[in-house]
Amino acid sequence: MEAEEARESGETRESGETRESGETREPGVAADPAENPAADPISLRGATATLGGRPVLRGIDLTVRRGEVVALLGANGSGKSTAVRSIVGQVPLSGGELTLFGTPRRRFRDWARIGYVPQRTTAASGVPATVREVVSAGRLARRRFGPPRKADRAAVQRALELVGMADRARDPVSALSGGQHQRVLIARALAGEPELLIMDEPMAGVDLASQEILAGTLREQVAEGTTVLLVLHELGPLEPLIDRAVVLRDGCVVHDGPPPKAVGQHALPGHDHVHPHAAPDAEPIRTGLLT
Ligand SMILES: Nc1ncnc2c1ncn2[C@@H]1O[C@H](COP(=O)(O)OP(=O)(O)OP(=O)(O)O)[C@@H](O)[C@H]1O
Repeated sequence: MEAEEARESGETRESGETRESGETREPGVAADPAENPAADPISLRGATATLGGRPVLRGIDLTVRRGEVVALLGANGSGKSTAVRSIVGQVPLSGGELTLFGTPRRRFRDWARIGYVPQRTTAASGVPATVREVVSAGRLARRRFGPPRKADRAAVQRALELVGMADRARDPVSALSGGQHQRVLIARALAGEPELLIMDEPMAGVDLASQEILAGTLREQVAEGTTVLLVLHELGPLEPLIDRAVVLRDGCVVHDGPPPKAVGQHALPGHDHVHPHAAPDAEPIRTGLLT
């Protein structure tokens, strides 16, 4: 079904970095001239999806506005990855509506505007590649056919510097630690200068030093106006950047509002924590983030 969806939309996926064949477009030029410049980068309404015969998304509403940093939280298996994979076209929706920058998903072709860092992937596919080569791949959607231009090289260099990997540019990716690897994958997404950055558990398996670097990288991107949707298990060092949190449970949204402060501070696996922002007279929202 995924392959069918992929063929239909004419794109390839891994990092949201390719698009309809033969199409070239200068960075920053919108695909749809009728597009409303104020349109939300992501608008998901009543989204449903089924995997392996089981409903995994059960009517999700998720809006990410321009310049916002939204964390998608929830326990294992609550549907976070499926939600973002449906947004980037890897999982077909069985119902509901999705618009990207105001364009219905099926008509959306401007994938260069979106940078996607999937969960737990590896850049080392068995083909020997250097750090710079992997990061340069993130530029493909922005490039005209032919050798990289000055702007392409500059964007790759900037992305390498942002994640603190410029001094490793010539190294094979196979020689990197897990955290460095993740930084390279994020640099690959950043090299495309996306307006919307979607990252699925960017801190998973990343050492503390790399986490701090990634938080700094993200801070700079956000300061430049990039819109960000992050799937997270805990807010951790990214907490100060998060504008809003959407919490999923069993494929449904159970909270959409201020980030739950306790997550990443005292929530432990198995702890069904009570949301601290609930109104005094309201029923406490049990996010159960980690259960
Ligand atoms: N390809 C698939 N086929 C069948 N079931 C799937 C598939 N992918 C995911 N699922 C199931 O869908 C549910 C939601 O999975 P998903 O990966 O979206 O959850 P998640 O919230 O991202 O969890 P995690 O934090 O563990 O990554 C889980 O029960 C999972 O087992």
